[in-house]
Amino acid sequence: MSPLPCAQSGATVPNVAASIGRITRLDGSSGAALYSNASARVVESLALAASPPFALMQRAGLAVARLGQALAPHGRRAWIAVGPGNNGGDGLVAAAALRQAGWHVQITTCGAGTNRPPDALRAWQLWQDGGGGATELADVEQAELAIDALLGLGQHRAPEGEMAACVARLNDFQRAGVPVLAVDQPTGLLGDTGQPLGHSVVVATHTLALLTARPGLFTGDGRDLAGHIWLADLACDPSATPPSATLSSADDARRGLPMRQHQQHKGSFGDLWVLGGARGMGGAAHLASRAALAAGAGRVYVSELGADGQAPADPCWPELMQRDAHAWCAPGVLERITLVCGCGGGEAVAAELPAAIARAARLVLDADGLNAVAADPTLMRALAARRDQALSTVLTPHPLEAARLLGCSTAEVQADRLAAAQTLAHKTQAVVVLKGSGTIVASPDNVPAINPTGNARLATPGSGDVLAGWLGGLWSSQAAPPTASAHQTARQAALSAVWLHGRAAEVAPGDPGLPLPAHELIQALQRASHLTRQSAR
Ligand SMILES: NC(=O)C1=CN([C@@H]2O[C@H](COP(=O)(O)OP(=O)(O)OC[C@H]3O[C@@H](n4cnc5c(N)ncnc54)[C@H](OP(=O)(O)O)[C@@H]3O)[C@@H](O)[C@H]2O)[C@@H](O)CC1
Ligand SMILES: Nc1ncnc2c1ncn2[C@@H]1O[C@H](COP(=O)(O)OP(=O)(O)O)[C@@H](O)[C@H]1O
Ligand SMILES: [K+]
Repeated sequence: MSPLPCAQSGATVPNVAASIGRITRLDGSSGAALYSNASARVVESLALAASPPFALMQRAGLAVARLGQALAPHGRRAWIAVGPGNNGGDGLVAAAALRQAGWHVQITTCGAGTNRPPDALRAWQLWQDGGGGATELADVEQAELAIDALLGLGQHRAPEGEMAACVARLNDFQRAGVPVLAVDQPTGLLGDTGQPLGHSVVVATHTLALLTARPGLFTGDGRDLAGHIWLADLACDPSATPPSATLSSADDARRGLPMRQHQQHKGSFGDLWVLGGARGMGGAAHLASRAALAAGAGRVYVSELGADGQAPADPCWPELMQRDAHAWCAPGVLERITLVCGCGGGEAVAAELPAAIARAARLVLDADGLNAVAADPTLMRALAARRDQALSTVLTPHPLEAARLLGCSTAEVQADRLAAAQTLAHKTQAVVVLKGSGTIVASPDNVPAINPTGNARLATPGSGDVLAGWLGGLWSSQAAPPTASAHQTARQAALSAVWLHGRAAEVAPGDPGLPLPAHELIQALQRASHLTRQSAR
């Protein structure tokens, strides 16, 4: 592509960008490599060294302008908040390009003084050379597009003073329904963790990540603050630098969905046992076992800890088989089944855990099962030892359960979800599914994955039980792999289950503003699974 003229006078950005590269929406289907601030800096320095001077900033600014125009196709007025560093430089190049495209562009600068870095200074000079000036915040007019080019990779303290005032103005635009496009990342959001730096943080409707995307856009508060996330690769390939995390994809979901061959029978898909359902919490075991059957487990048995003797049959799901509370640990059973343990297990589950942990070939440990392990160092040691005995484990904690297992507070887990999940995976030698917005799937041998699907319709009782059961069902129906890859099969089932669980909430009928009742989630999971298989064709 030829370089765009950068201002009304006709001054042009030097001819350094043969192409601005690709802009893609990271919408949950495609997956992506994610880079922490530190590794993004490595990518940036390699890209800078391989590019002509100013080329990257030119591409970045043009990409911002291009996406901005697409977001406000009938717009003619833009306001850009420009910070002191290279993020501001990107905003200045975008400002120039929009002006050239016929837009009325106002910019407000803050924090610059005379110390702009060289590329940003060059962008500022080009903007000025084209007749551009700066507008005081009080004089900012209505606009159809607002751009946050205040801070990007270089932010390490919360915005204050005039910067905070610009953040507040951007958020006024957002509340008024104007698209707010954050350059690289929303100002005030920590890219590594998805946590706000302080009280002043941009709520963007769209974020255009540049060169690489940060994990914090997808987990914690990231999804609420970053809006729809796009990536401009600036015609660079970051793959020489190892990513810090990956974004899981529809392909990950499909890999965990086995095909059914004509000659297979129910015995081909493994037996699965759900152990949970203490008195008053039988529903959790029912939801998990229904989900396991729906996901494809061959035969599903349920032992309810709260049932005196044998649990009553599930009238809506007569396919499920009830067994008394100890049948699951009969000799030879645990060694071949997938055990989903803990859903509504209450305190009673603790007594069952030594056998479950010592012998279950495939163990999904959820809810009260996790709490019991957290309370007993002996169980914790036994859990961590499973891997050396070729027994595979998936843990599915929500943040409070993870905090108990790590011996810290929920706030500490949420402050760095990626780190918490990885620490727990190493401590337990298990695949860890740290639930919540941007669920993390961590394991000792792999770069952690962040799940991009799902929404707050899942914030309702029982949706975690459905996830545990569905995960177990997928895992059960996978053929037993050679020992060396057993752990990877567990991870694959976890990635797939988590992705589909989120997608189910997106495709389920009903009011998106209302919770999705957990029993309806099972049907939505089947639909999500079907759509995901179909989308590969
Ligand atoms: N180089 C290139 O060609 C390319 C660069 N790219 C772009 O560069 C961005 C990274 O640029 P950057 O390193 O300059 O960091 P950035 O976030 O703009 O600002 C740092 C400045 O802000 C200041 N500051 C920090 N916090 C503050 C606060 N709360 N309130 C006030 N000031 C605060 C801080 O000052 P300090 O605290 O250090 O004194 C420093 O002066 C990246 O995100 C991407 O957009 C890409 O397009 C690729 C091409
Ligand atoms: N706001 C949200 N966005 C995305 N997923 C969510 C959200 N809230 C909850 N979830 C998902 O819903 C499930 C809730 O699990 P959990 O807290 O264990 O519930 P329960 O124990 O009631 O079944 C998890 O998979 C979690 O990731
Ligand atoms: K920004």
